[in-house]
Amino acid sequence: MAAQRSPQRQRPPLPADDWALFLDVDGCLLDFADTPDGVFVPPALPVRLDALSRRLDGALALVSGRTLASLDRLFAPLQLPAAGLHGLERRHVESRSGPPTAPPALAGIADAARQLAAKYPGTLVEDKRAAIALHWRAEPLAASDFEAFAMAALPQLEGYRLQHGDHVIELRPAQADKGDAIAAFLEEPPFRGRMPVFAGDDLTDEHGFEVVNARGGITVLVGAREPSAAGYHLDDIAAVHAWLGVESGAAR
Ligand SMILES: O=P(O)(O)OC[C@H]1O[C@H](O[C@H]2O[C@H](CO)[C@@H](O)[C@H](O)[C@H]2O)[C@H](O)[C@@H](O)[C@@H]1O
Repeated sequence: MAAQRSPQRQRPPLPADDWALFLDVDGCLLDFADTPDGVFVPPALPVRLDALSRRLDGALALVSGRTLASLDRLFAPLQLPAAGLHGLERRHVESRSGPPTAPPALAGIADAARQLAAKYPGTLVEDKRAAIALHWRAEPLAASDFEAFAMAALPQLEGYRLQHGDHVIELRPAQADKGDAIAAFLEEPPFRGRMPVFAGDDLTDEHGFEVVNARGGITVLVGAREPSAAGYHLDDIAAVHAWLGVESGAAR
């Protein structure tokens, strides 16, 4: 069933040449699947992102909770500027930063999480090196146990925080978020001086919305999650693709 559109938010304007465009991935560009590797990338999507990036003189970046390596596998051979791990690692046009090293305690916590996940067929622990994500999309009954596990583990990981998401809870370093990554991109060419625009669906995207709103940019909530700081709204991923012109795959 299509998500309800908020009466307060309009559809965003169509992409313009002076935009610095930041796009979330899961739940925004890609439909959810039961596992992180199970997602389908429509062939027209990377083609269109590449064309849009050229139109924006390279000012298009993916901003995701996934690792950069995971993004590169999904969108190969396209490699856009990108922020991974909710802003902890970043690849700019010419340079790369992060991610932080995992603390020794994380390996044992990941093992214990996998043992817990084994009790719930279909669930899994995603190892993102500096972060782990406990996924329960295929078995929602695991949610409370996974959340309790993550909360109990958190004090063992200095400088870490919980990241709640869509059928997932993550243990990740607290030192950066998507807003920090977008702010850093906006300090550098080709993003600097352009109108910032960010589209995303999940709680982690709210950090990006705040930074873009503070700079007078355009923020787009995908789906029906509330509350949100986003100023515009698109119902679902199909609407995102139509907004970006993915359907035809043609460059404008
Ligand atoms: O910031 P995003 O690009 O939206 O990444 C957020 C998380 O996305 C992935 O998990 C989500 O998508 C999976 C595949 O559809 C789905 O199985 C899971 O339930 C979702 O939470 C990714 O696996 C995480 O590492 C990202 O943090």
